[in-house]
Amino acid sequence: MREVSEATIRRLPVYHHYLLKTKEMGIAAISSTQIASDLNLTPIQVRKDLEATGLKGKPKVGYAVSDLLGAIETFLEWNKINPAILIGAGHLGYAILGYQGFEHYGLKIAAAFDNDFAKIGKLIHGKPIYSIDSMEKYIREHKTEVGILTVPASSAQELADIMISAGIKAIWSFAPARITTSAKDVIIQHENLASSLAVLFKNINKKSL
Ligand SMILES: NC(=O)c1ccc[n+]([C@@H]2O[C@H](COP(=O)([O-])OP(=O)(O)OC[C@H]3O[C@@H](n4cnc5c(N)ncnc54)[C@H](O)[C@@H]3O)[C@@H](O)[C@H]2O)c1
Repeated sequence: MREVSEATIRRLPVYHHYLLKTKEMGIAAISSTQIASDLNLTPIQVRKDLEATGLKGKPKVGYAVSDLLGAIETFLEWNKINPAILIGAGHLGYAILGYQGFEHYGLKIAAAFDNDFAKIGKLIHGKPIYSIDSMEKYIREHKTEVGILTVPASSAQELADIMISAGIKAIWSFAPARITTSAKDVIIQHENLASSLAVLFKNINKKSL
């Protein structure tokens, strides 16, 4: 299978969202030209991106919308649920725990961990909050491979090290700290709303020039 670029992977959920709306409108087939026009992309880009899913459009017909939705879901492995834990049940953690939509994208948060005694033992959006001291044991026992970090930057690396040593293979970190690891089989994805905001403001400024 050919290597699929990160840019393509990032666009696939956008196509998926667009195709769901298309399906809701009762449209059964759609061309790459139409998709490109609606999403402000080029038809070549759309065809190349969608090829990653293994599905090819038919000349004059385009893509069957339902097939394309299924192909994107399979490619992104959204039909496989990855159990995850969240560390840091604060403002951001609370919001993430409450978002049901992640389950459509293959992520199911089973539990959260915190060091604040006022939160430990409580449920947030139905998810149990356990003591951070029990995190390592939990990861080993449940063979959890995905962890979401929503703690202050100062604790992020230390907690990531514990998570990785217990068996976590993928960390989705929101802490503004560069987490590193020497473990070759571990993926760390940093998320930063400030970066997106910086791009947004730069673009606003460009437009107003
Ligand atoms: N990536 C982004 O775009 C983005 C956006 C908002 C916030 N953040 C970052 O997300 C993190 C959380 O932000 P917030 O506003 O929810 O903060 P918060 O203070 O409300 O929540 C942090 C939580 O982590 C817990 N915690 C702190 N140290 C811990 C430790 N050692 N072990 C276990 N739990 C611990 C706290 O008790 C608290 O519940 C911060 O690092 C913040 O900078 C990132």
